[in-house]
Amino acid sequence: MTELTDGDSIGGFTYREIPTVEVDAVEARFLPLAEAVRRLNDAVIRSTADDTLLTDAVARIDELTRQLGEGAPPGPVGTCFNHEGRSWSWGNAAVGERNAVAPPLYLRFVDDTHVVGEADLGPAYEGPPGMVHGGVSALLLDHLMGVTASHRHTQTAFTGTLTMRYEATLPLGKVTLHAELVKQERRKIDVEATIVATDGTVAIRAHGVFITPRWAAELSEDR
Ligand SMILES: CC(C)(COP(=O)(O)OP(=O)(O)OC[C@H]1O[C@@H](n2cnc3c(N)ncnc32)[C@H](O)[C@@H]1OP(=O)(O)O)[C@@H](O)C(=O)NCCC(=O)NCCSC(=O)Cc1ccccc1
Repeated sequence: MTELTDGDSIGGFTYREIPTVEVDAVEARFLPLAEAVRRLNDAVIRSTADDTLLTDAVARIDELTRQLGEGAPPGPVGTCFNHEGRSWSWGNAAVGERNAVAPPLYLRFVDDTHVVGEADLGPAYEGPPGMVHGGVSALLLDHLMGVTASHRHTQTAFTGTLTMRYEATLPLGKVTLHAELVKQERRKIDVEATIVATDGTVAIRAHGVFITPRWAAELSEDR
């Protein structure tokens, strides 16, 4: 395998010579800010503030945004990984630790083929009144299933085909997701998943075919 140096890219994933302990420390510094922005978003949706407060809020938030953005490089932050196998994608739409728009989804590996997800979905994820937006459910499932297909991040797998069956509306609030890798044939990985409401109702069943791209398979053969 070719020796990697800081900044090298493999299929768009960037190798960084940063020890895990430092990555964890940076992440921990920004987590409270992302959580504060989530709370802010929730308040913006529900607020009954008057015009004076709204004008003041816009000015103060714009000023903070200017300060936080000072010196920040433009564009997406991508996915990075280090020599210890730690990877991080802080802007990821489904689980980016610094992305307040991402639903608060927490994943747990039950074993090599089974992953469970938990999320508490508030007003920012609403579709039909009081219910989770179908696209948000698809986002959560796609991510959980992708992680499941990736075998604890040991193989690269991209969504090829995703099929959703919405069997019941899903109330906002706590939801649980289950995903299981059910079949693997060469570069094709089949994953099945569900989203379950707090009362135990299975609201959505999904089937996904995840593919290890040719370039990624060729890279692992080289190792
Ligand atoms: C990678 C691939 C899907 C396939 O390319 P190649 O390597 O050139 O594949 P090749 O043509 O050599 O076929 C090999 C085998 O596969 C089969 N097959 C092929 N295509 C499909 C299909 N669509 N659906 C079903 N099957 C398909 C094909 O028939 C053949 O089967 P065979 O061996 O004859 O039985 C490529 O089209 C692509 O990059 N698409 C965009 C993917 C993308 O952006 N996804 C969203 C981002 S990921 C994300 O967000 C989630 C996530 C979160 C966390 C963690 C992980 C994931």
